[in-house]
Amino acid sequence: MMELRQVSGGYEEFKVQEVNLTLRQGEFFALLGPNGSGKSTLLKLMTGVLPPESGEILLNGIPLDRYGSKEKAKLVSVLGQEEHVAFDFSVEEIVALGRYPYQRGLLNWHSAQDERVIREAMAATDVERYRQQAFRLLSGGEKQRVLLAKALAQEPQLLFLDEPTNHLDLKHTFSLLTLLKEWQRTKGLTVFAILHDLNVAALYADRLGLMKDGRLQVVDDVHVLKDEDRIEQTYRVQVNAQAHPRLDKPQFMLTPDEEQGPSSLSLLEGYHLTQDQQLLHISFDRPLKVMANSVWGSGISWASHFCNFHVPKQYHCANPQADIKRWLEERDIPVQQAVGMMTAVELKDYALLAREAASYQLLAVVTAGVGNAVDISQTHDLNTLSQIGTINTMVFIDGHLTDGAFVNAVMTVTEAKTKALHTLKVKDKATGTIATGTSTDSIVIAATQQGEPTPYAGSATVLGKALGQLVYQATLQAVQNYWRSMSTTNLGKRQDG
Ligand SMILES: Nc1ncnc2c1ncn2[C@@H]1O[C@H](COP(=O)(O)OP(=O)(O)OP(=O)(O)O)[C@@H](O)[C@H]1O
Repeated sequence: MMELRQVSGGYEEFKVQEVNLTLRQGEFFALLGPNGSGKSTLLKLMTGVLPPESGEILLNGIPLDRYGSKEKAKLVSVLGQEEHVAFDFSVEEIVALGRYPYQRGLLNWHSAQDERVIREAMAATDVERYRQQAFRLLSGGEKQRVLLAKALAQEPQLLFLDEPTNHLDLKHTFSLLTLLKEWQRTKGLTVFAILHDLNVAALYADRLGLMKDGRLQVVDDVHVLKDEDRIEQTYRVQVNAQAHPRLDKPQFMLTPDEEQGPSSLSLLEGYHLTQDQQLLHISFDRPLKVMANSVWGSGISWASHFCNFHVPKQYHCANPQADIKRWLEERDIPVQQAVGMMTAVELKDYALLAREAASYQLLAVVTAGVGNAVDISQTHDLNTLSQIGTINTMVFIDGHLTDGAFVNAVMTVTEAKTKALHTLKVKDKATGTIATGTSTDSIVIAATQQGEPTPYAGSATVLGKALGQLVYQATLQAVQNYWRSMSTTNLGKRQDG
């Protein structure tokens, strides 16, 4: 489509240097880079606004400077950063200007084809309702969409955009980029866009280039953005590249300098615990980072309220999330800062153990009912496993865990729980073998994220060892408390739920 060979050029004080780039037919190419790195200068060279001082630019194999302006405008259109409209044109008149390469003679006459394309461009950019209005009276975002309509009315093969989402709100940013993707797919449009938002670039571009100090540094697919060091070197800010929850695209988190982490918290002095018949509630004055498979707040989040709700054994789990949300609201616990679990175990039977190891403070809170104990290695009829009789384990760690360390902590806690069931010879009623857990166990790992990051929480580490021993002891105690309760209330024998 377009090829740049060793292209240099620009202004006396600033030049883009030795750029080599081949734009592929039908791709969405994003050009990124810090302010003043030369992105707009490169775009001006590519659109013929600035002549290159050396090197060559080919459009469909022909040097760019051999095209007449109308021929070039049938192939290429540009949506610039600032477009000044000198006359008091209506929106429709502005969009109609996009048809000028197709007009013959001096008369400003539109064919039926022109009219159709103008209407289509206005509809696609959602500006039809302003068609009679004066362009100058529109808002910045509305003007941007009208100018895009004008650029699309040119029916280009290649569309250049300089920060096209600048004035746009979230909805119109999304619809502009979706529209470009659609035209890319349905009309084979090639898009070259200067973008500032790395997240937008990662979501919409097929390939991207990073500009720095007048040089095009990297041309690669969007996964190059996962290279945090490169982004940091280019922009001189610290970034955190995270995986998009549904797409294989990186997304970026920034940490403001003055917010280098949550305020300090002494874990063992900083928690509050209340317990009544319905709720075991552990809260902190500030949030902890959490990995959990709880009913409410599952996944990775931050929370300062950790709630274990009692439900009857026959609890009908039609919509447990809605139930927990309601219970949290009834108790004025902020739902967006809460993690919520359920258990049929009496909450007074919880076990709480604390421990310090090296620089870590640890707290484990466990409730354990083993009526539904299951040996995971055996075959079961899944329908018989859905009762609430569960081991809920919450651990709180005064440490800074990487995501990998959170996964490691889940392993450690699970191994410790399983070992406790082994020690107590808790059996799977269906198979008679030693149980490895219950059918609906929940786990919450919460960390203060204070101090240096630790990448591991397995048994080869001080943290992992301490965590394992603590959860082992707490699980033993919780199961024993549960058994004691069961036998004193005469509700069942040792192995009943
Ligand atoms: N018309 C001009 N005459 C002289 N120098 C210019 C001109 N336009 C831009 N420059 C200079 O060229 C350098 C690169 O500018 P350019 O606009 O290409 O950067 P950019 O990467 O697009 O920046 P931004 O992200 O801020 O839009 C800057 O130092 C700028 O001052």
